[in-house]
Amino acid sequence: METRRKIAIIVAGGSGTRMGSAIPKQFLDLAGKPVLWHTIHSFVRAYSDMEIVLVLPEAHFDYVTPWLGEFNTVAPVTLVKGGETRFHSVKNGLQQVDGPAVVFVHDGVRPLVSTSLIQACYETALAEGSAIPVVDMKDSIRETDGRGNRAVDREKYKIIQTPQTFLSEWLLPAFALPYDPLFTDEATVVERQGHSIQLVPGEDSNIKITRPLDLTIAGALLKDIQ
Ligand SMILES: Nc1ccn([C@@H]2O[C@H](COP(=O)(O)OP(=O)(O)OP(=O)(O)O)[C@@H](O)[C@H]2O)c(=O)n1
Ligand SMILES: C[C@](O)(CO)[C@H](O)COP(=O)(O)O
Repeated sequence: METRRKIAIIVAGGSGTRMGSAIPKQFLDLAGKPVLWHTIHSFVRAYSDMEIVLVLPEAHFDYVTPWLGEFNTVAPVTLVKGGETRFHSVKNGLQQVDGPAVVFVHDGVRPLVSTSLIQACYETALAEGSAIPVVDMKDSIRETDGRGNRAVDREKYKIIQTPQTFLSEWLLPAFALPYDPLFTDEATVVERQGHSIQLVPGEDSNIKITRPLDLTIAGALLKDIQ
């Protein structure tokens, strides 16, 4: 069976405006460690040959110095500075990717991703070119515009998660496309390049810490998992 280099680009270059905390949310405490520590740990434990590219705001490189060394002993970690948007941060991270690899792009603020989901994404991307985790919608949804709103069939929609995982020969050329504000995730960029997107079952616990309540929920979920 074919195996490939595994490179996780963990994007943590944002400022966390919706969280409203004094420091960006990726550095906040979650069960005694920074949120970002948990995220990196999830990838390092999934495969012994994982390589990490960590994208951070340049002004916050010092925030990881006290603890990043512990990962360097088990996986090579390369620090890269973030960009203006998530798209630009991923693009900066991709400069570290050369040669054939399976590349995971993961939000630094999704610390609860499981080993089994990372491995399922790797296997599917290796076979199909891409793997995007999704979960079902639990609430009813409505489409709105300037004129009003209308019910839509939620069975037609999925909630998109990370790690968004690709063969490097799909992902690298796609990120040469000019930036479009619709590029809120990597699947959108790769699809624009003409590739098909393979969905895999995600996890309800793989939450993105966006607002203060999410940090409380992540703390409770972490206790449950451990
Ligand atoms: N220029 C950016 C913007 C976002 N991200 C990262 O992309 C992930 C998902 O983005 P989001 O939750 O929106 O984080 P922020 O941009 O920090 O939050 P906000 O939109 O509330 O400011 C986060 O890990 C964030 O650090 C990034 O690497 N570079
Ligand atoms: C990539 C993502 O997490 C998939 O749900 C999401 O699109 C990130 O959006 P954000 O506005 O940058 O948090």
